[in-house]
Amino acid sequence: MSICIVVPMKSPHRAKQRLSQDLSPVQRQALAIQLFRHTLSFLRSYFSDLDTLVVSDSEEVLATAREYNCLTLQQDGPSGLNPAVQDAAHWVSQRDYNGMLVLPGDLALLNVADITQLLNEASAHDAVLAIADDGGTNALLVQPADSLCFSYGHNSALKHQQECVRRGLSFKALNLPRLALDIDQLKDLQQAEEASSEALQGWNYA
Ligand SMILES: Nc1nc2c(ncn2[C@@H]2O[C@H](COP(=O)(O)OP(=O)(O)OP(=O)(O)O)[C@@H](O)[C@H]2O)c(=O)[nH]1
Ligand SMILES: O=C(O)[C@H](O)COP(=O)(O)O
Repeated sequence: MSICIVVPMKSPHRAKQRLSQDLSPVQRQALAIQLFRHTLSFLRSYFSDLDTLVVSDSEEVLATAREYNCLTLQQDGPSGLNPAVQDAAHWVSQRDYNGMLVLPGDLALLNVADITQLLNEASAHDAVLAIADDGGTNALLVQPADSLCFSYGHNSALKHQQECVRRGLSFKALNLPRLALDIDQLKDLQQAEEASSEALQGWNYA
């Protein structure tokens, strides 16, 4: 019994809409794919003892996931991050896992220490989350996987904590500066570059 890492990833054609003013469609797609590949490479390099499940509506994304020996789940129902994570929660809860750790595919400063801390906190809490700079949820560990109703979107970190309270789940919310940075806007790209993000190595959007 262990934790299954879940990476939701939408079709790259629809990704990074908030960068539409700053990047061309080709650049946005390339950025989304680069961040996604970096995420899988990181997880398979440092956390290969844990299964990683990629959930997506895109066959191209699922094929990429298989290159990294990840498990895959086709998102057949409604599109959106919440339905995708809900599908994954259902899948995980039907198998031999204690719970799941949801990581979006667009974190710029993934690092072993932060993920290890999240996993360690799970021994004392039903849920553990890492708060994003914009109030979102950049990591969410929940045990069992289907014990929360997911509320990704505006201020989701607060909503996920309120949901834990409502359901009587113990939780810990972490402010981890590196995990707080996901790439949504141009300022995030610039901040990631300043921090020498490995995820952006070779990326040139100028
Ligand atoms: N499977 C799946 N993953 C999604 C969906 N929507 C978002 N995600 C993933 O969830 C993570 C955070 O997504 P967002 O920030 O909402 O989307 P984004 O494409 O990164 O950026 P925006 O288009 O600007 O919102 C990324 O890894 C996305 O690929 C969806 O409908 N299905
Ligand atoms: O709730 C969230 O964290 C967001 O909906 C998903 O992450 P984002 O900050 O990349 O949009």
